[in-house]
Amino acid sequence: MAPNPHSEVPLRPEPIEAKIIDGKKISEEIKIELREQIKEWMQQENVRAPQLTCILVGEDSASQVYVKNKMKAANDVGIKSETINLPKTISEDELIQIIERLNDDNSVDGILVQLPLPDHIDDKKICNIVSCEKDVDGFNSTNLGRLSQDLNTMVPCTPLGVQELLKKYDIETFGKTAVVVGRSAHVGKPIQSLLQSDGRHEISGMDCTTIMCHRFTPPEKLKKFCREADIIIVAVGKPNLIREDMIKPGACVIDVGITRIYDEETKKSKLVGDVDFENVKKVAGLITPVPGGVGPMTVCMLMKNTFTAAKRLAKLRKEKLIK
Ligand SMILES: Nc1nc(=O)c2c([nH]1)NC[C@@H]1CN(c3ccc(C(=O)N[C@@H](CCC(=O)O)C(=O)O)cc3)C=[N+]21
Repeated sequence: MAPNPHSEVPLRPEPIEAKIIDGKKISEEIKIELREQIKEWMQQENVRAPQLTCILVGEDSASQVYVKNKMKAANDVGIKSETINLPKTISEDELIQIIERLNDDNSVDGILVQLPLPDHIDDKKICNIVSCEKDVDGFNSTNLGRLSQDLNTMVPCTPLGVQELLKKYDIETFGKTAVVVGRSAHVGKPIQSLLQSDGRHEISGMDCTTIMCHRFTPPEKLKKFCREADIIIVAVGKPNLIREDMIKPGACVIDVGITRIYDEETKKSKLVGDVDFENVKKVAGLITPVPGGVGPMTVCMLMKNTFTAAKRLAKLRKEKLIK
């Protein structure tokens, strides 16, 4: 009897689902490595633990949670940390004086001013008061400018976390097309700089071709660009902005968005990203969840930057280049 030509055909095509990028797990692994490296460095160099100081202005509840998470992560890896809580009525000048004192304080290695700041304070000005060496956020104009020139610098934590995830999951970037949605100074722009960085320069090059989209990119253009992307990075803060019909099959989708919404089903608030996760994961090759994707990496890269700052400052002190 002739073989049934259809016998090999499954009733339904095999469902293909994206691999989930586990930022939580990767960040835990990196923190364990960091803890060992910090311990070893302290013994070898006979120096004190790295010290991170966070400045929190006002009582925004989300900011309080973020700062608390940072303190906890610091404790996990053996970094000493403290938070300076300031009233939201503090003047810009007073805040500047506090930062200048921390710049001169040789028991402090990293300074982080939690954003957003109250409206009467100019956050760009404040970020530029933090000395380049202690700028563990990488938000000061010199550090951001150096990044845009592919020079060695303190890279902002979220972009660094995204880069680390791409590396850990062996995602090829050389010559690939990457679309960044969102052009913020602290996330979108530095992520684009990293993606298009030249491997022949000082920092580790990713050598992507990049396309930057933002609020004035017409929706049909956004869809067209996204459909061409091997890597899509979204950092906007608009739930469900990126849908399955915008994805090239097999693409890598990195969701940096965080929005707190009320969930009708559970009657609780929950965090969502900018990507329609349930549907996009049916088309994408890899995808980050929210929570548990980029967020934990941001915190973990802050620890890495603080350790980097501490090592550099200790070296300068040893060579008596600074007090
Ligand atoms: N000077 C400054 N530096 C920052 O790096 C900075 C800032 N200001 N202002 C606010 C944003 C936001 N940000 C996040 C950090 C961790 C998570 C994070 O851990 N997210 C968890 C969930 C946390 C939760 O449950 O709320 C996750 O995605 O799994 C998210 C967001 C840092 N920021």
